Amino acid sequence: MGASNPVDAWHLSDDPKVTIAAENIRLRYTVQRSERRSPLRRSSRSSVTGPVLRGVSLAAREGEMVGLVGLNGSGKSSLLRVLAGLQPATSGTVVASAQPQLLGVSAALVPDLSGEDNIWLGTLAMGMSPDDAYFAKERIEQLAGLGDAIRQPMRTYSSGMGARLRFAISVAADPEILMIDEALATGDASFGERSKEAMHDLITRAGTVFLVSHAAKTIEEMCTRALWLDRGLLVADGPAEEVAALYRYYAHSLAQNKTDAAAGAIARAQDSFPPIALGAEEQ
Ligand SMILES: Nc1ncnc2c1ncn2[C@@H]1O[C@H](COP(=O)(O)OP(=O)(O)OP(=O)(O)O)[C@@H](O)[C@H]1O
Repeated sequence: MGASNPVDAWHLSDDPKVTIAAENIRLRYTVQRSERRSPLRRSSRSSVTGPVLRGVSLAAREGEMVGLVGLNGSGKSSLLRVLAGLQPATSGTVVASAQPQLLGVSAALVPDLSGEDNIWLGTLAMGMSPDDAYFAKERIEQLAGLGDAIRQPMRTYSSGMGARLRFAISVAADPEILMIDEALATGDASFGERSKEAMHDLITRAGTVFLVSHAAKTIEEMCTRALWLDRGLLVADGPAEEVAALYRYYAHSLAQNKTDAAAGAIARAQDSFPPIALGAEEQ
C-alpha cells in the first residue's frame, strides 16, 4: 500500500476495520453520437463526455450498512460499479480489503451452459471451495425456482429467469463487501418474498453493505449511514435517518417546484454531514 492509499493518507484508525476506501473518484463516460444534419448528408460521428462522478471520497467500515440516495442520474450505480471494480474510474483510488460483490452482476455466467453448470461456475468464481459450492447448489436451485429449466442452456431463459438465477447464485456467497443496487435485484412477485428473506440473510452475514434504493424510507429503515450524491458530487455522508430525511424533504420540495426549500435542504445536509474529504469540483 503506497502513500496514495486513502486509509494511510487519512490516518484512519482500523477499529472497526476499514473495508473499503475511495479517494477523489472521478468518472466520465464517452458516448459515440452520430449526427445527420440533413437527410441527404452522410451522418458524422462525434463523441460526447460528461462528468458523472466529480471527486467522490469515502471510507466504510465493517458492520456498516451504507445507503446511497440521490436523484435519477446522480451517479449512484456508477459509484457502486467503480467501487466494485466493474467500471474503471477516470481517476482516483479505491482500496478494499476484499473483492466487493455487486449482487446479481458480479457472477459472470455463460449462456451456452445449463443453469446447473452455471451454478458451479458462479459459485467457484465467487471464491467458494468445491465442498461449499456442492452444499450451496441445492439452496441456489430452490431459491431460483426454475424447475426443469435449470438443465436447459441459459440462453433459452427469459431475462427474468436469468436474473433469478444470477440473484440466487450471488446470495449464496459470504462477501466481506456486498453491494446491492435495488434496481438489479428484482424478480417477479412469487420470487419477491423468498428473495427478500435470502437478501436479509446475506446482509446479516456480510461485513459492509452498500445499498442503492429509490425509497429513502428503505434507507432509513435498513441502513446505519447514508451518502447523498447530487450530480456526481457527494454532498452529505452521515447517519442514515437524518441524511435520508433531508433528502426526502429535498426531493419532495423539487417535485413541488419549491426550489428555495430544496436548496435549503441540500445546504443543511452539506453543513451538518460533510463527507470525509470533498474533492474539488471538476471544471
Ligand atoms: N454506460 C454508460 N455510458 C454513458 N453514460 C452513462 C452510462 N451509464 C450511466 N451513464 C450516465 O451517467 C449518469 C449517472 O448514471 P447512474 O446510472 O450512475 O445514475 P443513478 O444515480 O444510479 O441513476 P438512477 O437513479 O436513475 O438509477 C447519467 O447521466 C447516465 O446517463
